Amino acid sequence: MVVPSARLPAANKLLPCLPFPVVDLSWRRTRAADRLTRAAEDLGFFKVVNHGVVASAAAMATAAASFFALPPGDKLGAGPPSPLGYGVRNIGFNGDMGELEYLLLHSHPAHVAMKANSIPNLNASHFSEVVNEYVKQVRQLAIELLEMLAEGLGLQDTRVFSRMLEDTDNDSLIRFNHYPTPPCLPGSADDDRVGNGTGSVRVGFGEHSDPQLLSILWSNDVDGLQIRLPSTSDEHDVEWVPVPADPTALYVNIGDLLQVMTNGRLISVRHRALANSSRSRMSTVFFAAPSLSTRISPLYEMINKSHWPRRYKSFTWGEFKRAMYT
Ligand SMILES: O=C(O)CCC(=O)C(=O)O
Ligand SMILES: [Fe+2]
Repeated sequence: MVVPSARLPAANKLLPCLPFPVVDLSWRRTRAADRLTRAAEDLGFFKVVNHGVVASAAAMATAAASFFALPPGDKLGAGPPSPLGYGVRNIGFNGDMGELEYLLLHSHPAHVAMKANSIPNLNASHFSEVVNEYVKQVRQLAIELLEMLAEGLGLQDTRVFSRMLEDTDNDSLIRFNHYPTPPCLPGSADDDRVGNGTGSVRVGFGEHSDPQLLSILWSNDVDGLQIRLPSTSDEHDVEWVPVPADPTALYVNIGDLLQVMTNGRLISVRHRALANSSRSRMSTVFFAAPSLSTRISPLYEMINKSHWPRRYKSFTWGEFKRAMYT
């Protein structure tokens, strides 16, 4: 869900960088599963190191940069976003606008190839090859993380989340974001700024939570991502924490669907990205999602009549998506 950036209160507090929960995948499995589950419960967000996707992420980043470096007319070959495709400034839901351009693709290899072929002057076969390889590896990582979350939560069926991603009809997406430096994209508004006491910064991607199961984010070495601390529900007392960029790591957001399935135990973290005025930021997000017909409900084991009464109704992923886009 996106909150239009125009509505961002100017007085949001910006906290210094916190030591983020880091999960090292070379740790013993139970330790890693425990650490990431605690982080998902407390913050809905954690950093993953030693994830094994470094080379593939570097190749994907080069391919994404070559797409964004194309002349605007060529990039428009993949637009307008419907919501898939190439978009400029218009983020997609609620009329939210930001200082970014993006390419949002279904993660199925045939869709990636089809979109790549619609972009003039892109080396489409190379682009599809490296993006598809990255998606394959990051999807496998998402499966692993979903199983570790189920283990950390003590669920009996430890494949209850990951199975949804193994479904051949899974609706996972890959999104490439580019936040350029000024002069900004056509149509930039000067009032799209948030104060942090040190001057003004441009909103790249306004406050939102990701609606899927979980998201895995890679970025270049330019900061911009911020997460909102879950402790504050009062809109006047919102606390944002900047996330230092680290291209060797991956960042994981819990999404709305995992929050529902765990009956609110895992937090779908609200986050935003600011555009840096001196260097351009690039990020790539893999959104792990089930098939459109998958029914999402709080798991029986996550409901406890006296301590954790059921908080959510059930719905299909397709219904949730339709409600979001209309
Ligand atoms: O670029 C970023 O750091 C955030 C991107 C994001 O939140 C998204 O694409 O959903
Ligand atoms: Fe996001």
